[in-house]
Amino acid sequence: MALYANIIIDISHEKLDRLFQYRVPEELKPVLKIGMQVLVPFGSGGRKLCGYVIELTDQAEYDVRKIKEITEICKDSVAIESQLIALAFWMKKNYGGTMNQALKTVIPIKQKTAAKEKRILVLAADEKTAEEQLAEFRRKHNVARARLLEALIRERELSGDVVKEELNVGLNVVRAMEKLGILKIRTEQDYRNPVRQREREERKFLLSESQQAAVDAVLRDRREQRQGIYLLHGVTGSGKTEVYMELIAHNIAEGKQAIVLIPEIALTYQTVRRFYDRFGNRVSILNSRLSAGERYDQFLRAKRGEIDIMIGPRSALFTPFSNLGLIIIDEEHESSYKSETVPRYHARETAIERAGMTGASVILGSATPSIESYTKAQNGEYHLLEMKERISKRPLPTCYTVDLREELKTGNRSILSRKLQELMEERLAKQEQIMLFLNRRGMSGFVSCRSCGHVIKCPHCDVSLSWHSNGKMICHYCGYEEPEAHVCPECGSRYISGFKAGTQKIEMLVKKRFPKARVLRMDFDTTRKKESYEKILSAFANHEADILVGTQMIVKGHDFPNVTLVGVLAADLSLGVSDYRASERTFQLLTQAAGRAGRGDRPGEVVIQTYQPEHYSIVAAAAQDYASFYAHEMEYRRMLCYPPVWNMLLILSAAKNEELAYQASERMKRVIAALGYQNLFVVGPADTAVAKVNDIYKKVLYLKHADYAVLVDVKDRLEHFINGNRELKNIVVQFDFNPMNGF
Ligand SMILES: Nc1ncnc2c1ncn2[C@@H]1O[C@H](COP(=O)(O)OP(=O)(O)OP(=O)(O)O)[C@@H](O)[C@H]1O
Ligand SMILES: [Zn+2]
Ligand SMILES: [Zn+2]
Repeated sequence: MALYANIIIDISHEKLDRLFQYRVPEELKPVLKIGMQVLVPFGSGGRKLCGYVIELTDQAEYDVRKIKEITEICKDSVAIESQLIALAFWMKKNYGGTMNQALKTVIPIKQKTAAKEKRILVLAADEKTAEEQLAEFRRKHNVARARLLEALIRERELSGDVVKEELNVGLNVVRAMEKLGILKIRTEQDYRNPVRQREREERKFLLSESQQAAVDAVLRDRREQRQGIYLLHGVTGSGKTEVYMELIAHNIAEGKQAIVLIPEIALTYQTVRRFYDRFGNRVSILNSRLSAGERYDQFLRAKRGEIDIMIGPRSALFTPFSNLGLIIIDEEHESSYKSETVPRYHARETAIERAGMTGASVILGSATPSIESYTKAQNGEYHLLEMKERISKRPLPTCYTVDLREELKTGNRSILSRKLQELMEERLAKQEQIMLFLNRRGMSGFVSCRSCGHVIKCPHCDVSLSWHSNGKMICHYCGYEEPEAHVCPECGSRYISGFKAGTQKIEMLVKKRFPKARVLRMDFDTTRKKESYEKILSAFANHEADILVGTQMIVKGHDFPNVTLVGVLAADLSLGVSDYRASERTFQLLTQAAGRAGRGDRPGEVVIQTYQPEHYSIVAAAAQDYASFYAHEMEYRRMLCYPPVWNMLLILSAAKNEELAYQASERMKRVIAALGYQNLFVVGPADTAVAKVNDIYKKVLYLKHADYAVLVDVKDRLEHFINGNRELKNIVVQFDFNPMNGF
């Protein structure tokens, strides 16, 4: 049978869609693979160009007599692009979507914008002359010139941006001073290094015993050419970052590069600084605030070998390092490692795939590993490395659980329990700092009782029902619904509703209760402006405030040694969301929040306020006992066939017309049934959490099967079915394997 290769000649954003088809000659059939670089005839005139194989198919796209043949596989077919294209193909295969979507995710796409030219002003006069000039400018009231010269004397060099934006000095003034010979202008290609330049503070700790043991285990394997996958399970404050840095240093010594993934929210100045202090300018970062051009520049620097370490959120995984030796995923349990757009890849699985292509090691680090990863560590798929103690044998914090139902009974309706108020007062007197944490996730509209703590759940799925504004409570897993409750079905109380207090209200209440305390708030509202996130964190770190009130974003990996008290205001908030991972997330959040207390010389205390003090995720978090949480959670996953015991696939169909979306789901369901798989559970079509957005209706099918490969096959068949059915063209179909956030 004839085999054809679809080939891309130019990897740039606009041309990614332009594929050219060539015939694969007989002798290349057994060896040609996706991603390989090949030489092909192009145009008339006998010109030959290099291209990359994107797809292999037996379908000729046009007249077979006109299809030319691939000339040869390029000798040096190991270009980094080849590897990334192969990775894109793997992603398309495993997560669904088109090859084009996968390529756009993976390839550092060229943009038309060239690297910026940066103008740097350098002081050209000697100090004495400069001072005299300055005096003269002042005498003549040349304020702009004086301002510029004063800054130049102080800094010696100034970037054009600073002069324009911060000093507010125009180009004519700069030119005039250049003429006077006071300054020189130098231009540089600006690769827009996003790491703020500053003095390096070289710091290197003597590793603790358990840190050293973790490092040694990885290095031993590498010496024996075994590139493993490691789960570094280290309690909060055990010093995981130091382990990463030590491994990176060895990796660089071997001439290899490293990628460090960090959840965006934890990618702060503080974290970047620790890496910068150790590795200087060989580090770069990616974050969502960089423009497309700036991101491209960072990839270019990596490709040219100007840096050895890239730190960033999940997209940093595609940094085109040609000799990648190490991928680190910090806080590996974080849901932000799962992409929310097609292809809906998981950075952990994709990192392991990429590492496999180059023989790199993968380190997954967390104080609260995901149930998936811990299971793999138990099965021996990952090597488990444990650090059970904090640095310098500092104790883990002492946790108190407060039953909010009891507080209500004693007449305390405040959001602050008596225990928490008492401890806060004590800390304020001692000038130690406090963090108050409200674990509220997006739109979690679940319904619970304030008197007895009861949460209304789906009778079929054991996840909580979501409250919809149409007065119904709906299960997002199976579509079950019932009318909104007005009295608690457990105790008859009328205190049944969603939890309403937000961080702003809490800030107000805290200020009222502790009028002398300085309070900072960090949440979505206060961090919208660029840099405000950093500002709040550094103000708190400098003890410009006594209390920090905030959401999830205050708990992620921060290291504030003066914090000795953490209050979790309503632990149940993250428990009530309609998601089988709710307990896992709650345990992780509480453990991480508790882990912020007592990181310095003084021990910490934690108050967990809850309506469900007996819930296993809360009991285990209060005891900081991962093992018991894991055992309990796995029992639940096994019983209900949830991942990682089984695998799940969500299939979304979205359309402007509700009936169309529904019908598409129904048709897919019939196609799935016809495949005849045993023990494949299909539920739906059901509404998604927000069933209608911008007049687009969304329906979803929930599939469960023990074998991931079966679900991939279902996806393949459905993609084929959709491509062959014109009338489905107006429907958007998306796949989500083992969802983290759902649709
Ligand atoms: N070997 C060491 N000797 C002394 N101090 C250390 C050592 N290693 C790390 N530290 C310090 O201990 C503190 C905790 O380390 P780090 O932030 O890496 O912990 P972690 O394991 O990442 O914790 P978390 O999971 O809570 O973020 C930091 O202030 C760090 O500088
Ligand atoms: Zn009740
Ligand atoms: Zn249900």
